[in-house]
Amino acid sequence: MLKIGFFGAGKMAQALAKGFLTAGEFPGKSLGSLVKGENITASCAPQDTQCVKAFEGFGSTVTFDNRSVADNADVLLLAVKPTVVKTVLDQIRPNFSSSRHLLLSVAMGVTVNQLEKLLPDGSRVMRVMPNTPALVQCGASVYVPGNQATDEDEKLTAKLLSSVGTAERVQEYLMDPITALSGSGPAYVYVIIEALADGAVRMGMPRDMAYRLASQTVLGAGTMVRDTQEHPGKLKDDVTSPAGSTAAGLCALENGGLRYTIIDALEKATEKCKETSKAL
Ligand SMILES: NC(=O)C1=CN([C@@H]2O[C@H](COP(=O)(O)OP(=O)(O)OC[C@H]3O[C@@H](n4cnc5c(N)ncnc54)[C@H](OP(=O)(O)O)[C@@H]3O)[C@@H](O)[C@H]2O)C=CC1
Ligand SMILES: O=C(O)[C@@H]1CCC=N1
Repeated sequence: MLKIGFFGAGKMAQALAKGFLTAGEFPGKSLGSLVKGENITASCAPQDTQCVKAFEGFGSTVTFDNRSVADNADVLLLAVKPTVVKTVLDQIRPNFSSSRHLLLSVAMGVTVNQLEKLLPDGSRVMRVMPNTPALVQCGASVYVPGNQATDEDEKLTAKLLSSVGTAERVQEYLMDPITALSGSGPAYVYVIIEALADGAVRMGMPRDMAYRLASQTVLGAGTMVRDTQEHPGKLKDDVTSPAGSTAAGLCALENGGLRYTIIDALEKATEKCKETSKAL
């Protein structure tokens, strides 16, 4: 049985913890009895009642002391904001054991070298970029093994992340654009879903139907790209009948600069990751 500790009990920590705990309900995702709520310890500020309630709801222990998270767990998930990483690692450094602990950091922009420098020599770390759909086993995660991480560490990381979606090992130079694409991407897609629904409501559709159809359409289109392996342009052409409604809609999207806007969003988000790394 794995003992998992979360430093930070916010949105990403909750998505991963709940995803691990419910993985068994999804075909092919089960971690067996590897992760149980009572074997998770999470830290956050005492006044953060939403985070406390969420982890207590999993049957987990919530503490306001990061050192006790380290003492109670073998796999440590660093899920605080990048600016808080140094504070947390300075606190737990005396309690960190390179033989016992594996640290998985999900912090945006914090590099493997930066993590390793803040921990004792020989520490085993993985830099991970997950996303919040891990909550419903539809996450897209990547990881970069640290210099001391073993094959066993990589297997365990891949197993945990695969239980909540896809997981692939990547080279670290890709981490910033990955953060901009799959880390932040759910937010962009939620805005698109909201806008699709707003448009349909404007045309007279009830709001609940609009969200139902918009979300299923995004899910369907994503599944088509993933499962048919067709070029998205070909799939777009298949929807676009001559002189039809889709062509009229696409013309309005191009006029509004949708492609440029999305490309620019990826550039801005990537730059923010790079700035964050430099500032640490
Ligand atoms: N949200 C997302 O979709 C993704 C986030 N990430 C990464 O995950 C990390 C967390 O982001 P997110 O979950 O969105 O942020 P949240 O603000 O939701 O969570 C941060 C958590 O850290 C806690 N915290 C703050 N200071 C400390 C401390 N000194 N010791 C222990 N816990 C502390 C906060 O508690 P309190 O609120 O009480 O201050 C809060 O529970 C970031 O580094 C981000 O880059 C990565 C991929 C996707
Ligand atoms: O917004 C952020 O900084 C984090 C990283 C990726 C998603 N959320």
